[in-house]
Formats: sequence, structure tokens, C-alpha cells
Amino acid sequence: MDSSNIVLQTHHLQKKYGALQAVEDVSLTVRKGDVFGFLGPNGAGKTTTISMILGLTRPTRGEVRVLERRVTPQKKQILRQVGALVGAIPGLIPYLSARENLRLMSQLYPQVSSQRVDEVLELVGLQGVGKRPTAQFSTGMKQRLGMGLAILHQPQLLVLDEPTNGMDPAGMQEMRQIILQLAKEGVTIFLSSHLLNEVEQVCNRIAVLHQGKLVAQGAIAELRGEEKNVRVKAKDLDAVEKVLQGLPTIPPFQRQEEAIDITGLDSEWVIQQLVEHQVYPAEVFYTGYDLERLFLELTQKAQG
Ligand SMILES: Nc1ncnc2c1ncn2[C@@H]1O[C@H](COP(=O)(O)OP(=O)(O)OP(=O)(O)O)[C@@H](O)[C@H]1O
Repeated sequence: MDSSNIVLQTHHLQKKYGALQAVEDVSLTVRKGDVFGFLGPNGAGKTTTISMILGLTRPTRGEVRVLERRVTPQKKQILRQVGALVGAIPGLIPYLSARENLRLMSQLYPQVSSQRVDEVLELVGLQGVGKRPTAQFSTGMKQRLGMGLAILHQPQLLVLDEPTNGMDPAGMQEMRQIILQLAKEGVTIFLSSHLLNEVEQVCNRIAVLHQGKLVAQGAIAELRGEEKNVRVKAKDLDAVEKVLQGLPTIPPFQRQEEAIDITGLDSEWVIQQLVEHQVYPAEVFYTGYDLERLFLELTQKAQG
């Protein structure tokens, strides 16, 4: 693996709070251009991991590297290359407008021009809000401004901790659009979420955390596996079932109300088998692998 391509890496990261193992042996690799989904139910240890990534919490064991440099609470220079939106938006002045807040923040960075402020306002869809004080903003608008503040200095990595928490579906959709746009512009994104659906829509790679432990990591397509799921619709489902039962190796299948779902077979092969037994399906199609099911399987496996 080309290490110059790695933007964020954690090595055997561990955090204990007394007897509680909040994070246990978490090794993550985030490459340039990834929209990396950090998935796990509430309490899995996502925020604790992020806090160690951002040098806010000292790991009990293990280390964090950003752009190949080690991050610790004492050594955080490399985090200038990182933007973060984690919890409440730091430094947001409620009586100032979005532009004024961005301008104020831009004074921290010598390289940020007023042109960049306008660019960011547009990117996060707040160019039209004028002088409205941010105190009057909706949750979604505040989060978008928080995102704007986090990317003002053009970081290489953007860390987002549950950025759509408390948002309505329209706000979530807007947030996803911004994430995708930023990714297009070359920002690597680390997105923590407990929402499978959100992660599936924007991320190319994911890691799944459960009770502090990593239970999976990889490309979404890879994690779904080579496994093929074929749905067969037919007038006579009993006949379909009989054909499946008669195969030399009976594939795992599940009878639904109007279809049979079969795991691990090619649709062409299924059709061929059925037709050879004079069973003619009305429809045969791939249903793909449901991330929700994968997630449940992974977390149940971890528990069992
Ligand atoms: N400062 C702390 N002291 C003691 N326990 C803590 C502390 N911070 C977190 N924990 C515990 O560590 C575990 C992981 O919490 P964490 O907030 O990292 O999970 P999370 O995946 O971010 O969940 P959520 O989405 O609910 O924030 C939880 O059991 C939590 O109660």
C-alpha cells in the first residue's frame, strides 16, 4: 500500500475510562479521496475515537497519525490540515450573520481571502441568508455554517461527528449534497454516523464499531461481499421451492409473501435450473446486499 496516500491512520487505538473499555484496539486507514463512514450504534465509541483523532483525548494505548504525523494532545500542528465539526459549533457568534462569522474566523488564517469566504458561503448554501443573525438559524443552517467554518482554511481532511443529528430529512439531504461536493473537490471526509442509510448514500468505505471494537472495515461493495441475492417471483412459489430443495446443494433461501429470496446464486443459473424443471418465473432479479442486514449481522456476530 502506498503510504503517501494515507490521510488518517489509527493504530490499535484504545481508551479506557476506569473499568470501561470505550475503544478497544481500533486500527483505521483512511485514504486520500475517501468519504469514510464510521458507523456504530449509540455508545459504540465513535465520539471517543474522534476525540483521540483530534488530539482532545489521550489514548490509553495506540496512536493516531494524520498525514503520517503523530497526533497527541501535546503535538497537534498537523491538525491545521484538518477541519472538524464535532458537537456544538465552536466560536459561533449568535448575533452575527453567517458571512460575519466566517469573516471573523478567517482572521485566524492568513491565507483565507474574502473571496474564499464567499466561496464557502455558496458551497454550504448560505449565500442567500443576508444579514440574518445566526441565532435565528434552523439546526440545518447552523450545521451548514459549522461545516463552512470547518472548511474555510481548505483542510485536506474533514472530520464530521454525526453532522445530521437533529435535522429533518431535507436538511439531511442538503448536508449529503455538501459532503459529496466537498469530496468532489478533493477533501477526504471522515463521517461518523449511526444511520446506515446516510452512510450508504455518501461513503465509499466504512468501518463498523460495536461496543468499542471494530467489527468490519472496507469498501461498501466489498463488505456486502460477493454474495448475490436473487429474488424470484413466480405464480407457483411452491414449485420454485421444490426445485431449490432438489438441488445437489440447497442454497439458503427465504420465502416471502410474493417471492423467494435466494442467497449466493447467479440469476442466470437460477433461471436455468427453474426452466429445466419446467418452472417458469415471472421475474428474477438481483436485490443486492442490504447494508442494514450486514450491519445487524456484524454486530450480532460481535456479541455472540
Ligand atoms: N469522559 C468519559 N468518562 C466515562 N465514560 C465515558 C466518557 N466518554 C464516553 N464514555 C463512555 O464510553 C462509551 C463510548 O461513548 P462514545 O460517546 O464514544 O460513543 P458514541 O459511539 O459516540 O455514541 P453516541 O453516538 O451516543 O455519542 C460509552 O459507554 C460512554 O458512556
